[in-house]
Amino acid sequence: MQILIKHAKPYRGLLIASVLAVVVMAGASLWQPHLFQKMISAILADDKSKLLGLGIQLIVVALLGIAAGVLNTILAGKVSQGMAADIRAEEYAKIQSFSFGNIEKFSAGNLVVRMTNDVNQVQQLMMMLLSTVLRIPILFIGAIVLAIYTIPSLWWIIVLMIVLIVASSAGIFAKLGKSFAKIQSLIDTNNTLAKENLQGVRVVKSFNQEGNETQRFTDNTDELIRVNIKIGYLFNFTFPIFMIISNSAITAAILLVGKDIVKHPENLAAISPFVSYLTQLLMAIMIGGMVSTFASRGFVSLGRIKQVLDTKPDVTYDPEAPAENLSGSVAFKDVSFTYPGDEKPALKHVSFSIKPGEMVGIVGATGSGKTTMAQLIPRLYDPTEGEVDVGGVNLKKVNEASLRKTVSLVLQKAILFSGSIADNLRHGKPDATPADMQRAAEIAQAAEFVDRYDDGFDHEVDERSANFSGGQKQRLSIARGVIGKPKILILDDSTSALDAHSEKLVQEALNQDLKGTTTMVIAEKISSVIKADRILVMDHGELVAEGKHEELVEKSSIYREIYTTQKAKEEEA
Ligand SMILES: Nc1ncnc2c1ncn2[C@@H]1O[C@H](COP(=O)(O)OP(=O)(O)OP(=O)(O)O)[C@@H](O)[C@H]1O
Repeated sequence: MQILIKHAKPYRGLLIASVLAVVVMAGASLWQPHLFQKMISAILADDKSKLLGLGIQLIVVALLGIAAGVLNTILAGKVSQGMAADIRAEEYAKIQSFSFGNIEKFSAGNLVVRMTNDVNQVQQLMMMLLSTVLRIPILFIGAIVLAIYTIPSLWWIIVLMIVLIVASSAGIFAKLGKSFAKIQSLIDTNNTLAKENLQGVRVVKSFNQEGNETQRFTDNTDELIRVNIKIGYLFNFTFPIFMIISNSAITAAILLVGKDIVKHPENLAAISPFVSYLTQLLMAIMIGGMVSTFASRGFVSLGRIKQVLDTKPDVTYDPEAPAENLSGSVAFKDVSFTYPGDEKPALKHVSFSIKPGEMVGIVGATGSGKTTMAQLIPRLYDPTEGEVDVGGVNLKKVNEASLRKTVSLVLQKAILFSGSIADNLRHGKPDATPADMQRAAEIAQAAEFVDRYDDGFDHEVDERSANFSGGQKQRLSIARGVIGKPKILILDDSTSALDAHSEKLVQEALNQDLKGTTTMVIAEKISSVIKADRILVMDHGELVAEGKHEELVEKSSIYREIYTTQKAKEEEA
């Protein structure tokens, strides 16, 4: 609710106008039967002079009600859409401040649902609240008061009708609420299944899993249909029950008025408005029940949005930290790291230091902690224990912009964004010139295929960069990594999709063009880092050895084992 109140503030004027329109609308619908009663009395009294005035009043009140209804719809639409856009923007900004750890905890897909589907639900909730919430109590209380005022002796019929309707509907609406919650979760599952399947379409097709995937989707959809049908049944029960109760009340009222009409002739004009108030009362209860079931969906979504907005980013920067020209040194001081939610540490008491301009290789078995180590340098995560320094500054005290300018991490999985190649390269240097792009593409061995496009760097990257091969994507992401001339360049197995010749060319170009740059190369193959100034050997999260290749072959059994196994495999091939 706090979220709604906070985001409603900028729309205070529209909101008040919308609520006033609802009051006018409800007032008009309650006033019309009363005027109608007066008209019938005038007809019975043959008072033509009054009749015309009352007729005009009735038309004016009816038109006023319609105009207020239209105005309310327009204003409620404006307010709810504006608020939804603001909430979505706040959520988006919040997610931008999240660390890797924060995003992984929610999962990227789940965050997308919270920004789209959940915000839409909140928009519908606001629309509903603005158009009905005040209307229901006004209609409910107004109809009771006016019905009793119209024929006081029949007060008990009104009370009995309310008790019967509320008693019979409470159970049904509770069941409807549960079914709506189920529908929401089934729709979420459907979205997830469709997303996973389409994103992994190559895997699905290559493993011939279309049948299984379709079955999983169909099972979920069947359940969705079953719950929807159940909702339909519940509604089918609800309306006849309500109609039986209200029609019985109306019939009883007419019979009782008819019986006493000689004693109370004034009730002849009153019976029609009385019936009209009973109908309005029934409508108020029905709409109230519906709104409360639909609103519960909106409130669940609101809760999910609140979870995102209330999440504290794991990694925050001190806005007061001064911008500085950091050098290319890196130091790990007794660093341990455990992923959020994991029990086993991925890094254990790792210490080393790298001088500016050094070329360092990092090797180790899969899962030994190489990528984790690399991710701590651009501060994608903070260490659980110990300290990471870049350019001699503890990352917990570093200026964010200075760190971004200094460190560039090229990930194992090359990710490009839709847009042009140039747009992608500008992520590495916003003011990159065509000459910068050409230079970076040459280092990354991407120039050879970019030059072949008629539109060169303006060539479009399709969604999920489907129009590029794995190797081309890797080359472009290396180009993006080097274009800003970072002081520290980390290549996390970033040449795995390149053939040996291209990999060698990239390395040579890096050595030549980025001489002063500290380069950390994480590699599966020792051959990729054999010439490094130093190689760090990781094993089960620990740094078990460091030195030049020849030294390590001598002194590290783990390194020797990896090296001899890889060499034997290469010779076999
Ligand atoms: N996001 C994550 N959440 C939880 N655990 C993770 C996450 N990423 C990695 N791990 C775990 O941390 C450990 C180290 O993983 P890491 O990716 O750093 O290894 P690696 O040496 O880079 O492996 P590879 O050579 O296969 O890329 C592994 O046990 C892995 O399961």
